[in-house]
Amino acid sequence: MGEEKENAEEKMVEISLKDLSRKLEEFARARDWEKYHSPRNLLLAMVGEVGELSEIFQWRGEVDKGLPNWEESDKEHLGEELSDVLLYLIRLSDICGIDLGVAATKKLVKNAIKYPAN
Ligand SMILES: Nc1ccn([C@H]2C[C@H](O)[C@@H](COP(=O)(O)OP(=O)(O)OP(=O)(O)O)O2)c(=O)n1
Repeated sequence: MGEEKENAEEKMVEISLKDLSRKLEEFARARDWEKYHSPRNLLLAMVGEVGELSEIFQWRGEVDKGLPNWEESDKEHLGEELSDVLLYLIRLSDICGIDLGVAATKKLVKNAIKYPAN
């Protein structure tokens, strides 16, 4: 029973790049913000968010995997900034007519050929 609940919760947070892309499109349309979502504007917005993401790590020195000594509020902030970068990246790809899921999958194949495991 406990395991079933855990699986259900995992399913709830499973969301595809396409789902996110659709949600971003709706978000922009509902606010009449499509006119602002040009490739260049989205790229600059994404780079700005990468800057905000970097600020979280700035001056902390090396950070252990899993961020064991971080405050929950800092982890939450990190999740938000990672999300902003991801959301702008997805929106940028969509506006450029690139299917990011397909492109990234193809790139993984290319990487594996370029860097064989043995
Ligand atoms: N024209 C816009 C403005 C915002 N967003 C969405 C995408 C990002 O996920 C988020 C960015 O919002 P903010 O510009 O308010 O940035 P922050 O959330 O980082 O706020 P702050 O810069 O105050 O920390 O909102 C968007 O799609 N299109």
